[in-house]
Amino acid sequence: MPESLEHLRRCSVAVDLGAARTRVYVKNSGLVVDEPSVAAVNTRTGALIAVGELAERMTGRTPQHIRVCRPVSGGTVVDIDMAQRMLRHLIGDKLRRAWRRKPTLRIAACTPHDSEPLTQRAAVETLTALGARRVELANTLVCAAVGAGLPVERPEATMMVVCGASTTQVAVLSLGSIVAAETIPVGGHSIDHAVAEYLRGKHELVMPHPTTRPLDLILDVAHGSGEPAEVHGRDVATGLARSVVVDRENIRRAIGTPLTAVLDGIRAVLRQCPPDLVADLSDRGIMLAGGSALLPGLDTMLSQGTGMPAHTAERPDTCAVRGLGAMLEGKVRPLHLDPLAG
Ligand SMILES: Nc1ncnc2c1ncn2[C@@H]1O[C@H](COP(=O)(O)OP(=O)(O)OP(=O)(O)O)[C@@H](O)[C@H]1O
Repeated sequence: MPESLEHLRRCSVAVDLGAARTRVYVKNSGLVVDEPSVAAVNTRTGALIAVGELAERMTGRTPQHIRVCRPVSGGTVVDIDMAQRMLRHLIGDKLRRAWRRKPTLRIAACTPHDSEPLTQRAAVETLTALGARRVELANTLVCAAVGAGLPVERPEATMMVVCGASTTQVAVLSLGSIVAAETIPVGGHSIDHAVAEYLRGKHELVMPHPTTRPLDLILDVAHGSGEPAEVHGRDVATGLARSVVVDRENIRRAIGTPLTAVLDGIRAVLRQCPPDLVADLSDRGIMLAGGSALLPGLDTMLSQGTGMPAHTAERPDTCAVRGLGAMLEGKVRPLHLDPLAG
């Protein structure tokens, strides 16, 4: 981090292109875009007809000639052209015109830990289309740790768990760098999928599109609320609308598999860490960020599973882009590790 901070300070825009949401932070202005990474296209004309929230609301409700697509998947831009078009619309004309007047526009982007060179190239290519002369990539885990207010630059261990839509990234950081990290291919989508599979198997009920999943159903599951919950959906056999009453304890069990994978990832990272850092962590615990950290009681479940305290960052969903924004604004002071004289 210390070397790249200088480069980041020259950037004026921070972007987090996620599988679920796209976020744009403008230096000294704050978060200007926080919308779903979704675009709707008319397949007859090729025209883009909606992006963001509106396009997401169209999911599963479109006539045949309209296709709703997600140009980012698993932390990688899979459709560069569509991602560029979506971003241009999400940013809007006013900002784009302002950026065009900047001949040296530099954009910084969050990039998943251990991302492949192809993933990095796709992100750079996408952002170059916005007029960026240079794109700097910053590790999402470091950005999220800064956004969560952790003292990443000190010689003390901090554990960051970023629970996104398609992945969960876990790292132990010290002195501004990652000491050990793992990426687990499990996130909010896997939790949605586990709940949908349970309802289909047990109650023969098909849920509406996962984005309209019954979040209230998952709510309180972790807190052990014994109240059954009513869920509306479509009967698998008849196709008719139907509602069922489900036991929250069973839902908790259904989401157990993805959560166990996250716990295994945390344990694997701890095993790779030197004992002194693990000792720091037993006091300080785990910091959770990412949209899926909003799952009520996730901190309690992870704390019970690891025996360490777990805390959810303030506004965990926007933590990474705000952390990157803070680095752009020079709010993070690097610890200079220059060779000692003599
Ligand atoms: N209140 C909530 N409770 C539970 N889950 C939530 C809540 N709000 C959002 N989520 C989940 O958070 C996920 C999105 O998180 P986030 O915005 O961090 O993803 P992303 O950065 O786009 O994804 P990725 O990091 O995988 O590219 C979605 O799967 C969504 O279902």
